[in-house]
Amino acid sequence: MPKSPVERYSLIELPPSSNQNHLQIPSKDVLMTKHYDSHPSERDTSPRSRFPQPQPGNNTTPIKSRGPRSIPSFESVEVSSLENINDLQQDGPNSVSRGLQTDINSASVIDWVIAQKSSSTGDSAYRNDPPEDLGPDKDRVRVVVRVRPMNNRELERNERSILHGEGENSVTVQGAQHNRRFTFDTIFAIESTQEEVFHYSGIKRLVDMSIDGYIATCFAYGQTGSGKTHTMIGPGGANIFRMDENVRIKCFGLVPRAINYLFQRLREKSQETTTPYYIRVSYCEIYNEQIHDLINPAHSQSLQIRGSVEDGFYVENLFQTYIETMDELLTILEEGELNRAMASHNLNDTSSRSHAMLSIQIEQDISGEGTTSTEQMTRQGKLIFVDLAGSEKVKVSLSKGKQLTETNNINKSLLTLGTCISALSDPVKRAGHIPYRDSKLTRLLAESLGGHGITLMIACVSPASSCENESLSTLRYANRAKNIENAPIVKTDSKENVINRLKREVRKLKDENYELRQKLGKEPSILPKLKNRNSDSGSQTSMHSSASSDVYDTRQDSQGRLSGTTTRKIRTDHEILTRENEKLVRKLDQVMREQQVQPGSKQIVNQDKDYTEQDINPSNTQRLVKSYSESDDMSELVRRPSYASRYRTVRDRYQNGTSPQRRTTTMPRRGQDPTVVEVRR
Ligand SMILES: Nc1ncnc2c1ncn2[C@@H]1O[C@H](COP(=O)(O)OP(=O)(O)OP(=O)(O)O)[C@@H](O)[C@H]1O
Repeated sequence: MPKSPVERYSLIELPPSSNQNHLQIPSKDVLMTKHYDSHPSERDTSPRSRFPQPQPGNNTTPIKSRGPRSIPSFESVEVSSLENINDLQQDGPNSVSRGLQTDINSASVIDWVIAQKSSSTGDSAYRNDPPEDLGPDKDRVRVVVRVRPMNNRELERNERSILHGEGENSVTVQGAQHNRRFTFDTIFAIESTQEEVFHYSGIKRLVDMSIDGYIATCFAYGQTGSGKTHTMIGPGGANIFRMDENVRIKCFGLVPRAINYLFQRLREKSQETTTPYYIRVSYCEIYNEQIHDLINPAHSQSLQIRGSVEDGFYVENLFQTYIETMDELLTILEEGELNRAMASHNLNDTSSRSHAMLSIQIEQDISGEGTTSTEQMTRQGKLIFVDLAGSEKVKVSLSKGKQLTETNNINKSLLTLGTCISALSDPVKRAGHIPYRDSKLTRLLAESLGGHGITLMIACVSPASSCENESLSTLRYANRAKNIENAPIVKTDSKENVINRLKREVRKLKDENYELRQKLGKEPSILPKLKNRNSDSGSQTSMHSSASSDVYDTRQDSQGRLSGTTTRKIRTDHEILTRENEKLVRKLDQVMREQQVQPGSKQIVNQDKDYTEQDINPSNTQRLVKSYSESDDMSELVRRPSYASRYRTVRDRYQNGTSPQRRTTTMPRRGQDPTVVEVRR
């Protein structure tokens, strides 16, 4: 019996909340978030431990924390302006202002019941339960809201908080111009910790369903500086990966926590089944309406979106790699975050200027498992995380020049997203044309928003009075998204199709490898032996497809089943080739830079050691992972040489802030090999 790859995953166990009191709070310069650093929310991690404090003379409470769950009552809804009336007309049947009768059918009440049930078992409130009000084949977009604490600028201006919470599902905007109440699946108040957001947002259900073959999407939406990246990745985005281990565990956002949970679940599942799971990852960003690969930024040209009946919209030629360990995935996340276009402006020192999309595909061959059909199938669940760029008012952010172009593109694509959400949430318009094609973002989110996936939206808002209009607008968007219904289906494909597709990809990779090697003056390569990997036997394959016949054994057994070894072998070849090609592209990029440098003006320093066949030999990684899990030391993340350790080396050299890579202005990193540092003489 072949070994399942998931048995080799090395997991970082997040310690239980009771053990976290000793964790250190990061120092100011580490965190890059000035007054947030010692926020009590990051010290107290016990979920549902605090209660909203009643305010004298006010029937609502300022947004502070998650209290015990209660059925929301809506008697106190105020409609004080024409604006509110417009909102009522726009927001669809689940608008809170339509009253308890419609809302009692919504998932917020169901969630309360689930929470009560699960609190006795200590389980997460939203683990696997589908929204009961929609029937087994429907799923509503789940919407949670996170309110960030006031930032330094807002505090210095003595701004007041205009967001007030009531129970755990309602939030009221009490601003100078608006008085409006909303209800959502969950509201995370300013003191909510990263851990609470992970446990109560519903992300675990998405992870579980993606393992079961559904397409699950989690996206963060909100004004610039409202806390999207903080919530999704952690404080400072990529910086979280450079923090002390204890800080990391404490401050990691939803994505790394979900990745940890995914691997925990896969490990559990691998005890129940002998059929291995395969994990395939891609990471891209949409920057100025152009798609760029975040794992492989050396491929600097914009990628194209294509559409197919089978796959819907997809990014053509996007780098996809099979991974085996959680660390590999975290490393890809870190590298991708480092490669994202960032800028500093009036509203956020570390503003993301692009929409980033991390896609984790979970494949499993399911033939024989409960199927009567002799056709062999592969289940292809997907977990997608989208950190959207923030909407921004130019007169407040003071963006100019290049940043202004970025802002316009961001606002335009978010407007299209809003139009699609509006149309999808309206039962009449939904049947008509949905303008997905109007932006790249909506094309890529089409399946998640109006298709067969399940979706979680995290709306991030600032409580400050200066953000009244933006916060209200975000809450309106979120309120509409709540009404979108999807019809989730498990995504499967015949094993034969999957094999054929993989074979095509491997052939392309071999051609690419052949060309790259030729350009670098290297001999055509052969694939390293595949021992100790997913394959039982080794293979020696010429890299150039035209020079090789089909080496994969597609013979079938007496029942017409394809050999499991074949699919493992193709996937392994795919993984090895993608890694080698990535190295070669970087190498080629470096050589071309060296050729362009004028003597005497600059010197190229290569931080990366030269590529060797050993680097891609999977047994090396295997050794590292093994020693890591044996030592049981959570402080040392295992890093593949091709990924983030190189960035760390470069960045550590410039701790004094003189790094030419410092992000003080817009600095898209694509096309620039971050391992190559320019040193002026
Ligand atoms: N809940 C929170 N608790 C503490 N600090 C927070 C919280 N949310 C956001 N912050 C801090 O606020 C600042 C801005 O947050 P972040 O960069 O995540 O915003 P954003 O919505 O991603 O902005 P942009 O759209 O411009 O990229 C960061 O320094 C971040 O650490």
